Amino acid sequence: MSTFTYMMRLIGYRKSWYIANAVLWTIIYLMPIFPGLLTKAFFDSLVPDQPAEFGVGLIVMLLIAAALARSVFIWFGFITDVQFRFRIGMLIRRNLLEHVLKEPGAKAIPCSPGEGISYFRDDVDQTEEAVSWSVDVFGMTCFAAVSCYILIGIDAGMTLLVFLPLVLVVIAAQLATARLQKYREASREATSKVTGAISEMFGNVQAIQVAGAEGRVVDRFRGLGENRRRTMLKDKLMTEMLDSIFSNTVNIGTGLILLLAGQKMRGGEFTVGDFALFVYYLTFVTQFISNFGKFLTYFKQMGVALRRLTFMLQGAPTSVLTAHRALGLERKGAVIDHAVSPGGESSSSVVGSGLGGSAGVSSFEQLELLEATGLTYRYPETGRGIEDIMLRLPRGSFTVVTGPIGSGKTTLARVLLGLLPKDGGIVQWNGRMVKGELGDFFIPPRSAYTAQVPRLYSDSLRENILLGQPDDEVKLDRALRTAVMEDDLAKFPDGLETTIGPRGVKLSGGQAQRTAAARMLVRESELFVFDDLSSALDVETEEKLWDRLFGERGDATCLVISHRKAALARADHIIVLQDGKIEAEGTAEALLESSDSFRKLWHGDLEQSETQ
Ligand SMILES: Nc1ncnc2c1ncn2[C@@H]1O[C@H](COP(=O)(O)OP(=O)(O)OP(=O)(O)O)[C@@H](O)[C@H]1O
Repeated sequence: MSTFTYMMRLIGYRKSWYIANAVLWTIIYLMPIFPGLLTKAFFDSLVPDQPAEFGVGLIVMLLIAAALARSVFIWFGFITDVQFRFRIGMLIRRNLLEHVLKEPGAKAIPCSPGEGISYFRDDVDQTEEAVSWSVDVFGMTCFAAVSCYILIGIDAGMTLLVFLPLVLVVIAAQLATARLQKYREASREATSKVTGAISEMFGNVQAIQVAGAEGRVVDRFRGLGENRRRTMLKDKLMTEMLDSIFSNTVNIGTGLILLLAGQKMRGGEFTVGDFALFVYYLTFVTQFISNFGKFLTYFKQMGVALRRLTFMLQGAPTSVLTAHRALGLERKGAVIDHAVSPGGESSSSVVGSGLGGSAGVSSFEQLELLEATGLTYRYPETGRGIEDIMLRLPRGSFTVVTGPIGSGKTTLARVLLGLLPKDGGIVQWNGRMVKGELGDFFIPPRSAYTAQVPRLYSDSLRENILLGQPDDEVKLDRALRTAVMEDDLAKFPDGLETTIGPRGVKLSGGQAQRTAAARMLVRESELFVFDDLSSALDVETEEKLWDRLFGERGDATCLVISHRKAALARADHIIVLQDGKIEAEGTAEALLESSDSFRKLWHGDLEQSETQ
């Protein structure tokens, strides 16, 4: 999509607001024509021997009325501008967010969260700015046309002589903005590096101290600071220089008019009023030229923003960004678009799943058998992943996926649950293929997942576990007990209401993992997927957790990634992965007989747990 089409599609989203905005701002920009003519009339009336056309009092009153009228129009103009800008900005953010939420969870954005925020904030702002400025450019062009028509009527030669050099000066200055852009980008880049380094330093104080790397870190920071100083200096210098050119252009123009008009005035061909009118319009025309240049810059930046936002779409068509969708700003009767809710319980994903359910999760089918065939995924960056994986999880079974570090265990869980987009393979729920996005299908109450690294929020423990789920004390108590959290809760000052810090830093590794497990268990799903839950638990706590899970939810189907004996010993079926492929599978006894890798994992773990 070209930048122009992008702009037109956004304008088309709220055409009436745009037209209202354009009409108002065109009137606002045209309004100075009138005080200009009044000023001319006033000065012309000062000439002796000539009867005054209007009294001074009347002219002053008309000037005040014109200023007041313009203020009122500007007030309305800002309302239409904000309303329009807000709507197009929100449309892009809404569409982008919807897209991000629909993407497989582990690949939702192709960049770091910090960069993601900058796409949502800065690139959308850039787009808003350019579309909004198109209105100003139109209004200013109208003013320039009308004023030039009037001035040419007074003295065509002088109009040309005064404005042509000005146009050239401003165009030259505008061309220099390309360089300014370069400096601006460099200074932004340098600033974000400094900010990134500060946040890294704060996040890794302990690691830096332990490694005795304070000196090196400070040196690196000093280097980044120095680079920022240099780039900022260039940026500032260039900005100030251009600003001074623009602001002094009016003075240069006035000087030119004085030089040229003096002669003509002596001859009587040019009146004081004409002179006043030239000087009056000069400010606005110069403003128009520099603002036109500004608009061109914004338009270019909008093109860059479009490219960056398209990158966020990860291959989806650009039209996704401008799809005309409701923003739901109405206070009453706002419609909730269920398609937006990616993992919400009211999501209508069954419809798209091909399972034939009519709507809603209430019509979901209890799991009898989950099968995956030929499941394949390769990370584009490393070419590693999983290949041709077969899985069979009957109701109530406990399947453990094990294997050495980097063998593809987490990848397998994520591809199965649709958190990564599979390259190949099919998944069947009760013998029928799951169509559409696996990520839309594998949500509570079908499945729940505890990731290897628990993500906790700066909120109460209760909110961290419920995460939007309706507060049900019985379910919550059961989940907390199954996740073996009773001793921890007794130690927390405010029990479930205890606020846990950003990313759960006030919790120990084991507590954070058990909180994540409670979050999963409170969702009472058919299938539970645990990714290396036991890595931060001691053997006794892990034993308790599995015992309780079996006691509470014997019918639940579990897929557990682990290399710990506590899990392996309970498994009905074990899958051993090696380099992304299934190397062996069976029961623990059978694998102890047949698989070297499994024996190593089993004994390695045994040695570890015996030393604990
Ligand atoms: N985001 C990623 N981008 C590129 N390659 C990745 C990514 N994540 C994992 N890999 C690679 O894919 C392979 C499988 O990784 P995966 O995390 O699934 O292994 P794992 O068996 O779960 O390891 P661990 O036991 O350490 O959790 C590894 O070789 C890893 O380097």
